[in-house]
Amino acid sequence: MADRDLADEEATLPLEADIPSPAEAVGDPDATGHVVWLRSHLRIDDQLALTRAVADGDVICPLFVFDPSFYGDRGLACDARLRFLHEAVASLDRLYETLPTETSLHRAAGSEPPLREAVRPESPDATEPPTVETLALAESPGLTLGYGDPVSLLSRFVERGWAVVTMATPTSRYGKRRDDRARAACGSALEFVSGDGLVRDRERTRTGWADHAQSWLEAPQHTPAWDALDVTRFTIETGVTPTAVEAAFDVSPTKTEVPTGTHRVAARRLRSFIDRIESYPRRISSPQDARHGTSGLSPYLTFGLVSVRQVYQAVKTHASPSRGRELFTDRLFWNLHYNQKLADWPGWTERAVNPVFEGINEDRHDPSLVDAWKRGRTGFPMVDAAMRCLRESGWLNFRMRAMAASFFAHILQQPWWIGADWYHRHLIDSDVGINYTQWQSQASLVGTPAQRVYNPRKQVRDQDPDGEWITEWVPELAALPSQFLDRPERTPLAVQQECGVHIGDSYPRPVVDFEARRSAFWSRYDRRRAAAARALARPEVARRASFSGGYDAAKAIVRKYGSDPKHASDVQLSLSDAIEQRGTSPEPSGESTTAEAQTETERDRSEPPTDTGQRSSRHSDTDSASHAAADGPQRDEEDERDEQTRLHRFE
Ligand SMILES: Cc1cc2nc3c(=O)[nH]c(=O)nc-3n(C[C@H](O)[C@H](O)[C@H](O)COP(=O)(O)OP(=O)(O)OC[C@H]3O[C@@H](n4cnc5c(N)ncnc54)[C@H](O)[C@@H]3O)c2cc1C
Repeated sequence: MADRDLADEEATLPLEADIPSPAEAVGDPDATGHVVWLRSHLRIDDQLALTRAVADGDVICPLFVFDPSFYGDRGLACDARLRFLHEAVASLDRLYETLPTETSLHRAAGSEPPLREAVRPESPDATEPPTVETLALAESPGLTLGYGDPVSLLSRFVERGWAVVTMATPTSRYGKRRDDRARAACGSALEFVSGDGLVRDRERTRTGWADHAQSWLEAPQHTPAWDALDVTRFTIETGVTPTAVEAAFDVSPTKTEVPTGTHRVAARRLRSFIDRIESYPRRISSPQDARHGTSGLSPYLTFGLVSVRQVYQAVKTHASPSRGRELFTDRLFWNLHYNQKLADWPGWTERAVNPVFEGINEDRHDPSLVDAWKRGRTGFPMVDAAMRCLRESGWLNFRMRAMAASFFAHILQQPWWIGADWYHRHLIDSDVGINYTQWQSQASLVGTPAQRVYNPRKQVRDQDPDGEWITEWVPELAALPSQFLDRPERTPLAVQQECGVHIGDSYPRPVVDFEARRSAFWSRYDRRRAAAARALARPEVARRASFSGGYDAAKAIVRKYGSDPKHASDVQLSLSDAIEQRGTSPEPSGESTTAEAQTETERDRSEPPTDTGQRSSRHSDTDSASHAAADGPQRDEEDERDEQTRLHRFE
């Protein structure tokens, strides 16, 4: 059937008339059938909903519904992410074709009883790079592709006698409302199964959580028993295709360097990363190195072309023990940890997790600052490169994501959710469970003892001293001698004249005074810190925060920081900040004077002065909280000198 023109299509497809009962589908009056409703987890192996459907029914119908709510002005995804999703759906459809079942059925919408067709044998090149156009569907379709309101469509299937099974995903906003509506509409015919390693079946999800996550990562994968069970796959050919959807919504990606959303590319990336995993710790921090130094698996994990567990087990099986392997598998663990937070509290996308910080910066909202940040025109080259890289390529390494988020919340002092939504729109890998929880954490909205304010000038010197990455994304600075890239506004006029880069003209001056803003942030934060710690004593707030150490971790913060503002304020300050803000040398007491903090401060002091002669400002350039508290989770977790490889229980 040709692509369906969806431009003016109000209807939800397939129509009720196109949906046979399971009995009709296979010509067996006793047949039971399951629709496998696919949202993320777009794979065949280690997919519990599919495994369950194969085990329980005589006939299964894997279904993906293109939901108009995610498109056009209503949607929150850039076209490149939509394209990635469409490629993934088409890839899954082709993958179904390779399954070793004896028969599958498909029928065109409106046609009479289903056609029985032989399924092709498993394709020998199933793991090779795609040679076909990535949105092309298999000749013998595997998925039923619907369009419209998924709840209406599922109800139609239920009315025709189908059960529906789907993998639970941590959701919020529209996704949560959709799932709630689906529950109400389908009742007991709809089952959400939890096959993603998260805990959902008890009140205190974090009790014994780390052990649970570890066991899940190491447990056998869910494998559909195609061979053992006599199950038939059924497909309705609706004429809905990714190409038709793209045409209807004018999906036309402009981003560059975006990975292709196919299972074969995911497998290739995983294999190639395993081969170079030993170099991973050295290649995480610099944005230039990270582009090819980290795994690049995040979009595949987000859409579930591969499961966290599949990646974990592949790495454990095929990579020799090394620090790289350890750091990497810890990050897979973090994926689960942050997603658990969203599963525990769907409000992460909309409200500050700690009520003490609710509404923070709303009164400071300045659209011109937001716009400068989004467009990469803040006058801070590392921030500008990050923001342009995000918009133009849809990916940033952890450090740049954290730095640009910190800059937005702490230095520009703009409402955090505007920045988080911007990331969500532009990241190809945007995972609601990670993005919004990380944003709140980076924006200091949780109330944990240690916080970090990144210094984008220091990041230039540490991560891109030659300006290779900055000038790739901010080409108007290419002619500027690299020693001025941390503070272009201090480039002597004669140098500007000579190199033809005119600060304030071809590149903006800083839109804010960094030091003044940072001090103002810490003062305000200090005033709220104890109250924020005390708020964590409230069970509902502790539950929302969802620390890996559970309620005990929240109580420990309250005990330590809830009643002594002076002590608390010491915690977030580095030595250099203390010197700068209080004009006095701090007493060597408490967490702020750990050996780590001293080492860092000395390291900073020993840096050579720049040609601009701004030696004194170096002292205040230390990333203030990177070494804040020995127990703080927000130490520089991406830094290779940091030995912390496990989640801290306060995180
Ligand atoms: C403000 C902010 C927003 C973020 N938003 C997202 C997001 O929407 N989606 C996303 O996948 N990651 C997000 N991250 C985490 C991290 O930056 C990315 O996972 C990583 O850069 C993806 O590249 P990779 O797959 O090559 O990473 P690798 O270093 O190869 O890591 C492998 C996988 O581990 C997980 N992981 C790595 N770091 C983290 C982390 N700090 N927290 C949780 N999981 C982690 C991811 O699933 C990642 O794909 C965010 C970080 C910050 C600071």
